[in-house]
Amino acid sequence: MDRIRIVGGNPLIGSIPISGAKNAALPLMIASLLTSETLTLKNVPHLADVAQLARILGNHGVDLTVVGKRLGDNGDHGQTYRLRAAEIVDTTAPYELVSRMRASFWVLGPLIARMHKAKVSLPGGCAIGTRPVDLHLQALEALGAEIELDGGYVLASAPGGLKGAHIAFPKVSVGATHNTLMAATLAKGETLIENAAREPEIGDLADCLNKMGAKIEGIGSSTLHIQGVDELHGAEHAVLPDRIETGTYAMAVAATGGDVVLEGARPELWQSALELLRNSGVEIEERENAIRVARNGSGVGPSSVETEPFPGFPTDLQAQLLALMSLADGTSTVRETIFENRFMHVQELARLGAHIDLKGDTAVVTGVKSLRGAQVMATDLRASVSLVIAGLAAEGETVINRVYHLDRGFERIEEKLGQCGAEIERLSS
Ligand SMILES: CC(=O)N[C@H]1[C@@H](OP(=O)(O)OP(=O)(O)OC[C@H]2O[C@@H](n3ccc(=O)[nH]c3=O)[C@H](O)[C@@H]2O)O[C@H](CO)[C@@H](O)[C@@H]1O
Ligand SMILES: C=C(OP(=O)(O)O)C(=O)O
Repeated sequence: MDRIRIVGGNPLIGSIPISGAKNAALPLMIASLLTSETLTLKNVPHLADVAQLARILGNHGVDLTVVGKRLGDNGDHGQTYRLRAAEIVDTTAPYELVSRMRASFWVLGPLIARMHKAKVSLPGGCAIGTRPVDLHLQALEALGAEIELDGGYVLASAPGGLKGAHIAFPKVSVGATHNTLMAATLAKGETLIENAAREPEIGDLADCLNKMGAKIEGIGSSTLHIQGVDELHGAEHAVLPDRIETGTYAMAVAATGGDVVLEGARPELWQSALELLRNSGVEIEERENAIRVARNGSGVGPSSVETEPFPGFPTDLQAQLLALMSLADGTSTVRETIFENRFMHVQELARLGAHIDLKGDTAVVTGVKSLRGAQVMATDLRASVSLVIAGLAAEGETVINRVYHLDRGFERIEEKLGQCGAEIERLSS
């Protein structure tokens, strides 16, 4: 199993290209199930989750060609994927494939919409809470699907096709919004989704669906109107830049000190985290198609924040913030409101000398003058990268075990940080 070795203490200086967003690329790839024509996606990141989803889609009959190069090769920006589901050959998404990642469950909506039936295993994903799928199922039932649970599978059918409905989510869910939105594009009549998630990745999917012939209004708001159409067609779309990768590297620079330009980053996608860093004394300059992040000499101020659905502070940056606040001048409080078990990184950060007390859903972080390198264990995707940030800022050597979590969501992380002066390498075993 690969490990990452870091010798901390170097400031980060240089530039880092921001990849296409994992959490946008995945639903966009799934949207290919909705049409028999070719969907071309540009700026697709090279990630383990993308490769796994390609396997899942291949099992349903999607023909996938990769025509672009990896980010950075000859200045190319990301990979270009051509996906064509001329025919759906299998409407089952098996446990072996789906259990490894959360987004794979989102094939359910498109499969019922196009094929009027589907059998999809309950999903996996980061172990950060119970992560039920009740909202997905209730919304698909409202659209007319009959749903049964059997042997860990969701069996869904809608012999006469889906019908538009009024769906008011009792809780904001990114995945349930993606699933319902895709299903509703091919339902008969009008669908109204209230309390929809407003994450930019939802907007990216909706924009792409509209290019494919869908009729979606209200993009970017919490109320989506969808007028169903008989069929969708091919389109071309570029995956939006990864706001979580952007925030992660910004926090790494804030932790180590230095000066880095995040190429391709867009400020409006992570405004809440950007403001938090600014208020903590980190210099942030918004440029056209880039964001410069710098911290020279001064310390980092503490902060108090709660994770929230977009546009609030994202849960996917909470672990990284804890790593940074471990070195702040004072005490920070960080409340996790989205996932009930997303603090696994706390005990690992403690190995490096962080002082974090967990009080229910709130982490109280007392800043220390310095961290010291240690052996640590990655427990989930964002937890892993919080250990990378802490390791970069710590004195001495940190070795992170189980880095396969990191490969699910961070493209070429050693290379991107290494070119900014970090001493970081992958130890293959
Ligand atoms: C691949 C992807 O894009 N994953 C993201 C997505 O996950 P995911 O789509 O799984 O997260 P949701 O937005 O659905 O979850 C939000 C909350 O709603 C709850 N819930 C969700 C569905 C449901 O049917 N019932 C229910 O109770 C969840 O347990 C959680 O407490 O959004 C999360 C919240 O921004 C991010 O952390 C993940 O990175
Ligand atoms: C939690 C995440 O992913 P997933 O929903 O696939 O587990 C994440 O991207 O931080």
